[in-house]
Amino acid sequence: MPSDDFTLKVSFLMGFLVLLSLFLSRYFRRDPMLDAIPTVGFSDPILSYLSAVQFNFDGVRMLKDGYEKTRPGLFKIAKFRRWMVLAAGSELIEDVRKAPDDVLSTAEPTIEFLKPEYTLDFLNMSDSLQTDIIRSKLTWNIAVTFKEVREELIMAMDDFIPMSGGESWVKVPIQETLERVICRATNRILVGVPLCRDYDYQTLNSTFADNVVKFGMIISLFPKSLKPIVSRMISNIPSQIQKEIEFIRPMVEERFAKMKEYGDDWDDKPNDMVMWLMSEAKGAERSVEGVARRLLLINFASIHSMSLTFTQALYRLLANPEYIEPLRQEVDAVITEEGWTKAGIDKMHKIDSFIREAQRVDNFTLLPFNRLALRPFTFSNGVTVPAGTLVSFPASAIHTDERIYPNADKFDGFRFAKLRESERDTMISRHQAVSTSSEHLAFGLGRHTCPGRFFAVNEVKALFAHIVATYDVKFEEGKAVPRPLCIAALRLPGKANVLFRARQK
Ligand code: HEM
Repeated sequence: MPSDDFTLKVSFLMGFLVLLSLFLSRYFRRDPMLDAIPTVGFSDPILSYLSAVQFNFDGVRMLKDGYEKTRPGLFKIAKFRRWMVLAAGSELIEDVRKAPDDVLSTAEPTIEFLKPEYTLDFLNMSDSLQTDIIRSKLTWNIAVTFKEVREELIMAMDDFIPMSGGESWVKVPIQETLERVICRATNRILVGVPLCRDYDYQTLNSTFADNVVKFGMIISLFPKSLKPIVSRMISNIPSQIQKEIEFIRPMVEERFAKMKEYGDDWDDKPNDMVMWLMSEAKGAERSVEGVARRLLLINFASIHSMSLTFTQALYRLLANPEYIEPLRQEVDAVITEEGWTKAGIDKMHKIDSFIREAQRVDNFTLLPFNRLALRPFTFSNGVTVPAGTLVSFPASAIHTDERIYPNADKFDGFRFAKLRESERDTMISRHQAVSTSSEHLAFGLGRHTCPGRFFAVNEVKALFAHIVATYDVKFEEGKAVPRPLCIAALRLPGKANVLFRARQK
């Protein structure tokens, strides 16, 4: 057993090495091209670390400050390892949107942040199989699979929030509960019944993302030579992957056997993500292990993003209960006409607007778009940023720009529905929740815009409509929207209990 004294010394030494490597990497990477771009915080290589620290708790203000002072130009903010340059005008955003992946890489910032080579060592980041399937099969099948998603949403709500009947209220820790409900309904289309209902399977898939982020962040603090050792010491990702493999093995092996016997089609062939992955994967990826890993990644991308988005929208509803009645009227009218179908959900313009507005003001990340310059990149205003620079957009500041959104600080749940109506832009609209533009960036922008957004918006709207139509909801007596937890670019909704009871007619 090492003594406490020895452990302390090693910790200090490691901390010192981390700081030294951070400092040296910034010092030697100084670049006159970057010096010409205005800075929020300190520009000096040493003092800029203070600004990097400040960004961790003051990001909203720093982004707003830079945006207001430099729009429609560029500004920069120090991060620990490198500079982040932010494009604050639509023309510069357009330059970034059009840049090819080998100049501004979308994978590299994720690699740098999550260190997947130490946590997800199986992952070939340039292989986009799951993204292609999300964009194609998952999206094309939204209408066909709607009945199953809705059935699972209702069953999950009934299981996790059992009503005691009459006028009594049930107290629900809302974030954890919504995460379960969304994990279960989403996995109905990923792995089907019964696995989506397995409590341990849900736990595995919703904690996987937390662990990858947590371990990735810790590992990224250490010098390269120490990363593999630290990863082996702390990460439980390999055992989580192994559990996922065990969960899906019987199902996948049975399906492989059927494929061998019947070819591409057979009676009752499942129409879900596991089947699509099994059909499309090639070589070693066409295996239980390959499918399991892809499933974890899809859960990683979807469960938290949907449940955070949903929680924020629900908090806005509880804080503004005057919206409940008009939303109910919309849901009741649409359901009478269309029934609970994807076509019906598409017609719920007020719910759509409400979710989009909640994303505008509360989005769970201030920076939904991140790229790393692999080569020098020149904007149309002639400014060049060197390789190694992070490039992003100050989305939270753009989303609260008075010139784009009048009364930008006010939550206006029907803002986008009114715009849609006034522009007679009713069915497929640039104001609908799935639309992205340089003015609404919750799903990113360009060729890597979230491919799961059609699926996500459909499910989030279906759950929102179900809650509005089925329950009365409110905060506990004397409680209001909890303060969000802001760390660096994350703005996570705070925890709260929400009271539910059956809707009183
Ligand atoms: C409300 C829920 C969601 C939000 C707010 C969201 C947001 C985002 C954002 C901001 C990006 C980065 C886009 C960019 O860099 O330009 C992204 C990428 C991605 N999202 Fe989503 N997402 C959501 C739901 C989902 C779901 C349900 C899935 C899967 C079924 C999914 C799969 C992905 C994938 C695979 C990428 C990477 C795309 C690529 O690199 O080409 N997302 N998402």
